[in-house]
Amino acid sequence: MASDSWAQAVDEQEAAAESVSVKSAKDKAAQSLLNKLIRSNLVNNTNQVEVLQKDPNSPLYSVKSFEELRLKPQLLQGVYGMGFNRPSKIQETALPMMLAEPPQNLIAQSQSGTGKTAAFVLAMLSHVNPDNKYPQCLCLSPTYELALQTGKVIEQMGKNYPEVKLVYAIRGNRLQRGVKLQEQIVIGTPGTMLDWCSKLKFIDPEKIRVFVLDEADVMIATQGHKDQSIRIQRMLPKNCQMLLFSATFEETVWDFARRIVPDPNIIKLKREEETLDTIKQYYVLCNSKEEKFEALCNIYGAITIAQAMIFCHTRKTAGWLAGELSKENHQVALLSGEMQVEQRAAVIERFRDGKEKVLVTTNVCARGIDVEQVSVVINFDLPVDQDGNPDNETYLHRIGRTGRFGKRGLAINMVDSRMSMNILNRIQDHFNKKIEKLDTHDLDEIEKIAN
Ligand SMILES: Nc1ncnc2c1ncn2[C@@H]1O[C@H](COP(=O)(O)OP(=O)(O)OP(=O)(O)O)[C@@H](O)[C@H]1O
Repeated sequence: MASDSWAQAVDEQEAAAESVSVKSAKDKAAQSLLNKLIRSNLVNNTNQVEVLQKDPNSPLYSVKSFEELRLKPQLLQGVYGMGFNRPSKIQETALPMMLAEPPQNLIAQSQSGTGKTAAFVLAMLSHVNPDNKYPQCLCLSPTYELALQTGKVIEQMGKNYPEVKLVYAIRGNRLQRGVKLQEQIVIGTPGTMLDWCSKLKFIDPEKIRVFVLDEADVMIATQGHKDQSIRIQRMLPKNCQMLLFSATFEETVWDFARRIVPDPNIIKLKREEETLDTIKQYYVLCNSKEEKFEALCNIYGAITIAQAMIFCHTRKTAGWLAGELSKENHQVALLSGEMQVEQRAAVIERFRDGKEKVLVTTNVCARGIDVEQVSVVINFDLPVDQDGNPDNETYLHRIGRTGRFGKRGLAINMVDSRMSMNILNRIQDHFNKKIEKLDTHDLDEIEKIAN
């Protein structure tokens, strides 16, 4: 690369016209941040953890309590202080591996919210020696905001361990030339981290004992990040522990993971399948968006809906519908594409807390967001892909429920043309589940669906 600063080069790249891939990388990073901002609980998962050990002869060791890990008392206090009573599914196997002596390398994949961040933060805090006043752990995140978010977890978990210090290698954090960092943990984005390790020499990479690469799937979607991460990894000593985490594991992520983590142990936790088994599905025939709105009002008039999510195809429809519902005195929240990630998180959080009863959104905005307590989902527009074909995956994600104890739910689809009837039929065929017709002029009939 011609530029002498990677961080600057990445900034310039990002500032350049947004290509499709830059946009998709940003979407991924935003979605990941949104999930972190609004999540207050662990995502439950009853699937088995799949483990592939570097040395298949060594006994597989898993823990059911944090005590078994023989953590420093300050850290155990930190863990309990965060309200964690016992290790999550992935933590049960990942933590003993990460804390083993000699250190073991690990590649771990599980869906967002299953406890990966907490796991590697605990590993970093356990491995540093606070008496040594130099960086010993490096942690790479795909974006500035995600780095800050992970930093917060380090600060929280290390609250009772103030001798361990943390510094952020992110754009805007400019240090004087010639400075040698005293903090034991450095968290940042690849461009700045690479500058700090090589050109600016704030960090001596030879002394690093733990290297964490978080959100590998988001990382490789951002141009430049992959090469920068590999260059950093190459500067580290052979005996440095390498840890890599990812929510998904497609071939490209896997190729990258193997370049970053030699001789890895591998842990995978399958995502809990979503099913339509406990969902009652209906469709309503209409001729226009006004009629769809009228049908919606009829439904609201007939049954008590604690909280509902309504999906529209475009921002414009979503805005219009939210306005109409407000006029009818509904407490409506609108999630819209032009909102900043933090604003979106605030809207979802309010809705989750029950401050609003209806959330109107476009699919792009709500992708990957789980609001567990919603029992009624309304597809004001059916989900279609770019070519106008039914988007079955999105349909399932909008209305599906995970886990064996999934609560019963209700899904109502608005159909307003021959085309959308065709889409509905194809969705029905795909899942092999009947979607019943509902006459919204018949109050008795609507009342029945609530039972
Ligand atoms: N053992 C535990 N017990 C209870 N809560 C936990 C435990 N571990 C983590 N959590 C909480 O669960 C939520 C998700 O954890 P965490 O952020 O570590 O997951 P993650 O897999 O890293 O997700 P993401 O990829 O979105 O960052 C957080 O609110 C965290 O505080």
